[in-house]
Amino acid sequence: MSAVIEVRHLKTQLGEHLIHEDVSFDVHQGDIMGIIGGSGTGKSVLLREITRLIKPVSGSIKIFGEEILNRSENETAWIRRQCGIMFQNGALFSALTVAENVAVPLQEHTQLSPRLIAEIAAYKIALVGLPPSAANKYPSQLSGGMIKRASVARALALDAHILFLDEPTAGLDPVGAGALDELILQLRDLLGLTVVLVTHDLDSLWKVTNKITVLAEKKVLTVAPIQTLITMDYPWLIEYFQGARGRVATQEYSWTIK
Ligand SMILES: Nc1ncnc2c1ncn2[C@@H]1O[C@H](COP(=O)(O)OP(=O)(O)OP(=O)(O)O)[C@@H](O)[C@H]1O
Repeated sequence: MSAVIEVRHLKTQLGEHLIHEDVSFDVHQGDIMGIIGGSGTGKSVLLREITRLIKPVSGSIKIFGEEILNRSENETAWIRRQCGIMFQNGALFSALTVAENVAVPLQEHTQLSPRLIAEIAAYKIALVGLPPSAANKYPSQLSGGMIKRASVARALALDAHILFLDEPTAGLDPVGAGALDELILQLRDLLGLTVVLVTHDLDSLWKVTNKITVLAEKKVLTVAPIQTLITMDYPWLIEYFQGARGRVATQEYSWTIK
C-alpha cells in the first residue's frame, strides 16, 4: 500500500539549532499516527514542515506520492487543501465568530457563494459535535473543549483528507479530553481521514493511535504501536511509559494487548 505521507531523510536547522538530523517515516491511509518525543525534539516543527509552514534544509516529503518540497505555492495548492491543521490552543481568530472562523478557508480557497459557504460552515460545526448556537459565538465565549472542536471544524472546512493535530487534548479536563479522542476516531471512520497527532496525552495515545513515531536524538527512534513501545528497552521510553503517570495508563490499557 502506498503511503499517504512519506517523509525521507529530513534535516531541519532553525538558526544555529539542528533539530532533525535524519527523520524518515510513512503514514498510511486511515492511520492515526502519534508523534512523541522529549520536549524540543521538534514534533511541532515536523507538523509545520509537512504542512509547508517551515522549510527543512534537505530531505523529501511526499503527500499522495507528490513531492511538496521545492515546489511553488501554486504547484502544491491542491495538496495543501488536502491537509487540515489544528494548531496548539486552537489558534482561532478572536474577532470572528465560530461560523466566520470556519468560513475563512472556504473564502480564501473557493469561489463559492456566501450562502453556500455559510451552509458548509454550519455543517462542519455540526460534524464536530458543536450545537448550532455555537456558530455565532466568539472564541472568548467558548469552553476549552468547544474551542478545540471549532478549530477541528475549521481544519476540515475544505474537505481535508489528512488532519494534523498539535496537542489536541492539552488543557482539557479528562472528560473533555476523552470526548475529543472519541471525535477523532469518529471523524477518521466517518470521513476516511488519515490523522497525524502530536500529543503528550497517554490516554489519547492508547485510545486513538494505531502507531507512534518516536523522535529521539534528532532521528526517528522507531515507528511502532504503543503495545510494542512499552516493551522497548530505551531509557526515554522506559521513563515515559514506566514513570508514575505512564505506569497508570499502561496498567489501565494494557489489558487490551492481544
Ligand atoms: N520558527 C522557529 N524558529 C526557530 N526555532 C524554532 C522555531 N520553531 C521551533 N523552534 C525551536 O525548535 C525546537 C523544537 O520545537 P518544537 O516546538 O517542534 O518542539 P516540540 O518537540 O514540539 O516540543 P514540546 O513537546 O515542548 O512542545 C525548539 O528548540 C524550538 O525553540
